[in-house]
Amino acid sequence: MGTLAAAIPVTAGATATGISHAGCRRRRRGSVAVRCSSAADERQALFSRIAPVYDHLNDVLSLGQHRTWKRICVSWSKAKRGDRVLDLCCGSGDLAFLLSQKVGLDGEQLQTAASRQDQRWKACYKNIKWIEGDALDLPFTDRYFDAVTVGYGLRNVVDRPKAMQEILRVLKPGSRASVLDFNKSSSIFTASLQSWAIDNVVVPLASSYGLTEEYKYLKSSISQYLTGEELEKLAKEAGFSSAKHYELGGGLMGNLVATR
Ligand SMILES: C/C(=C\Cc1cc(O)c2ccccc2c1O)CCC[C@H](C)CCC[C@H](C)CCCC(C)C
Ligand SMILES: C[S@@+](CC[C@H](N)C(=O)[O-])C[C@H]1O[C@@H](n2cnc3c(N)ncnc32)[C@H](O)[C@@H]1O
Repeated sequence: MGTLAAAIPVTAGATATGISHAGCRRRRRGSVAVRCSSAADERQALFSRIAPVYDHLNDVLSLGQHRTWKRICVSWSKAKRGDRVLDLCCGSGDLAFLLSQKVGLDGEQLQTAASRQDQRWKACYKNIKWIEGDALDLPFTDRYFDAVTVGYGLRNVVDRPKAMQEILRVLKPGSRASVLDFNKSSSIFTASLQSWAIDNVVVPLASSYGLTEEYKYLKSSISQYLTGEELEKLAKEAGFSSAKHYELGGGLMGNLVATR
C-alpha cells in the first residue's frame, strides 16, 4: 500500500491523508477479492529501492532546484491556514511538510515520512499523520479537501484518468489540484536537453548507487507521459472546470493547476 499526507484544521476534527504508493495486494471488498495490477506492484518496488537515496539525489541532481519547484506547486494549490489538504503520492513528504506549514497549527496533516519528522520537526508538523492507501481508490468522502497536491506522482500512477477523477471527487467545489512533474516538452531543444541530462548526468550518478535501471525509468516514463496541453485536456475530461499547465525550470518541469 502507499502512504498519504495531508493537513486539516484540528478544530474541524477531520483528518486528511496523503497517499504515496498504492502497492497492489489482493484486497477483499465484501465477497469479491480485488487484484491490483502487477505494474503498480513493480512501481512500488522501484520506489522502495530508490527511497534510501531519493532525497539526496534529488538535491544533488537538481542542484536543490526541486525544492523551489515544490514550493511553487504548494503555493499554486492555494492551500491556506486552517485548510484541509491532501498530498497525494507524497513519498518522503517534501510537499506534505510544506503544506503543513501552510495550514499551520490549526491544520492537521497526515504524513508518511514519520522518520523524517524527527529530523526536521516543526510545531505545525505535529498535525501530520500518514495513512497507506491508493491514489486510485482514495479512502475519503466526496468534497473533503480544500486543496490537493501531487508531486512527481501523476506520471507514476498506472491509471492517470482514474487518479484525476479521484482527485476531483475528494476536492471541494472551487478548490484546486496542483500537479508538479517533469515536463514532456514540445520543444525539440528542451526535450533533447532533458534527455541528455538524464542519460549523461542522472543515470551515471544513479549507477554509482546501483540504481541504473531505476533512474533509466525516468526517461521512459517522461516519454510516455502527457504534454502540458494533454494534461489540461485530461483534467477537463475528468470534470475540472479549468486547467492550466505552466512550465518550470526552463521547460524541464511543469505544473498543472486545475480547479474543480
Ligand atoms: C524531484 C525530481 C524528481 C523526482 C523523481 C521522480 C521520479 O518519478 C523518479 C523515478 C525514478 C527515479 C527517480 C525519480 C525521481 O527522483 C526532479 C529533480 C531530480 C531529478 C532526478 C533531476 C533531474 C535533472 C534535470 C533533468 C536537469 C536539472 C537541470 C538544473 C540543475 C535544474
Ligand atoms: C517520485 S515519488 C514522489 C514523492 C514526492 N511526492 C516528491 O515530490 O518527492 C512518486 C511516489 O508516487 C507513489 N505512487 C505511485 N503510484 C501510487 C498510487 N497508486 N498510490 C499512491 N502512491 C503512488 C510512489 O510510491 C512514490 O512514493
